[in-house]
Amino acid sequence: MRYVSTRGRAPVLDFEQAMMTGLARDGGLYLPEAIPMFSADEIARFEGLPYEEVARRVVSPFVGESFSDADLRGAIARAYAGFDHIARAPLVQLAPGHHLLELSHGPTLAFKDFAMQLIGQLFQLALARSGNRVTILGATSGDTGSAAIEAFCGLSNVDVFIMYPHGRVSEVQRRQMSTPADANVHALAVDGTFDDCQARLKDLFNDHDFRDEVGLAGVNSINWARVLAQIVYYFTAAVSLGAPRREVDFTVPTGNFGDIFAGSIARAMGLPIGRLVVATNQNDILHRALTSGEYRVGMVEPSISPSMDIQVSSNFERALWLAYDRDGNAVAKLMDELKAGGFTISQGALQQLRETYVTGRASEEETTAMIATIRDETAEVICPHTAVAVKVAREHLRPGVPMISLSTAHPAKFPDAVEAAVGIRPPLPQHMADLFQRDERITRIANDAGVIKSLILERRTE
Ligand SMILES: Cc1ncc(COP(=O)(O)O)c(C=O)c1O
Ligand SMILES: N[C@@H](CCOP(=O)(O)O)C(=O)O
Repeated sequence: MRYVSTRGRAPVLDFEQAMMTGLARDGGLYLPEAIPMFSADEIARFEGLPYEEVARRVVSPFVGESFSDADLRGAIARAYAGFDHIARAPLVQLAPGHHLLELSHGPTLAFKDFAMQLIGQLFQLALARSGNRVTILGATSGDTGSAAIEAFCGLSNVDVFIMYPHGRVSEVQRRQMSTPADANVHALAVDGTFDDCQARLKDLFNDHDFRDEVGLAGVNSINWARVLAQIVYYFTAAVSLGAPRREVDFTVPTGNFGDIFAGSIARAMGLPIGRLVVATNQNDILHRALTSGEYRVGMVEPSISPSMDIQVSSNFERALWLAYDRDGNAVAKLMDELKAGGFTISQGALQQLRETYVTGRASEEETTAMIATIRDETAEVICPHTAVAVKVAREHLRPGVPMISLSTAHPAKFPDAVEAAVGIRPPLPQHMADLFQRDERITRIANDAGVIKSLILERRTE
């Protein structure tokens, strides 16, 4: 399998190279040159299989020759062994025809663990083969960072630097990043927003001398392997509700567009997904862009679903590449215009995007109200990101077509928002019960690529 950049000017790579490279050298994002397809019979045979086996079947065609089948099986088995639910991604019924896909059974209680645990294993295999060491740089609005630290802490050939927006993640998220004692992990509180953190990350990847000097690697959904691992649960969920014999719809709480983009790839692979609903919080640039055709960046407004407080949605670039018929020059031009504040999506591309995605938004009040409604109706306590999805999903239910809303995090990660809605603070699971007693280690840092670069050079292991 060959991987090409959305901007068309970077080397074509195989899976392992694309995974270890992260951001393409032309500033674009890697995507497979062709999307492998499953027949309806092949998808039907997923029914009843363990999550790990579905993962192997879905991931294998994208991996090609990069890892042997035995290595891939082993990596997948180790990745999901620590999840606290045998189904890994269980479905819970909210109402007739509406289901929650629980993605918070991994070690850091958010959907990021599905991909991060697997790429942690694949990185270790690749680094053991090459003898290289890498410097992982991540940008997080809260969940990617903790998942990355969990997956890579303590490894002798990896240094991990995670940038998060100072004061804009929940206390649980911050403590998950700041309390691991391992010397190879560094939590950096940046004076800025998540968009600033992601922009600095891209600045440093685009500094090729620095990138090569420190062996920079990325674990955000910039990295195709992240998106790939997230495709799997669309298959397991849809099949357990009757696919491929029947269509299913999904609603995905969306910020950086990685998770919903994984859903679009599952559909391109042959999974009969009817609607893919993009659900945004008050930072609704994606909802506005797909409604009006104008992608215009505004101020990030802090919300009670902080992991989705994003205006520059990185993976939208991948969706644009597909919608512009894989025209790297057109995408590069749009990304240049984005630096000046935004761009207009062509009519043809907009039509294509609207054939793939529908959208909706939830205000702060609607999100809080939905946490309370679901508690009243079902006794389930959901996190605010999940509430955004459920609110928007309820506006898109179709008779006879199951709707699956992605439940992307455990409510205990956002106790203030949950308490404001339903008057209880969900307890942390046992393995994190003493999180608030652990010592924190945080470096406050300016929103400045030069300053961040100097810190990495100073702290990384030679
Ligand atoms: C809990 C939670 N829900 C939803 C999202 C949005 O996912 P994506 O950025 O892939 O759109 C995030 C952040 O990625 C998140 O942490
Ligand atoms: N919501 C994310 C933002 C980064 O997204 P990613 O999927 O590109 O890693 C977070 O929690 O950090």
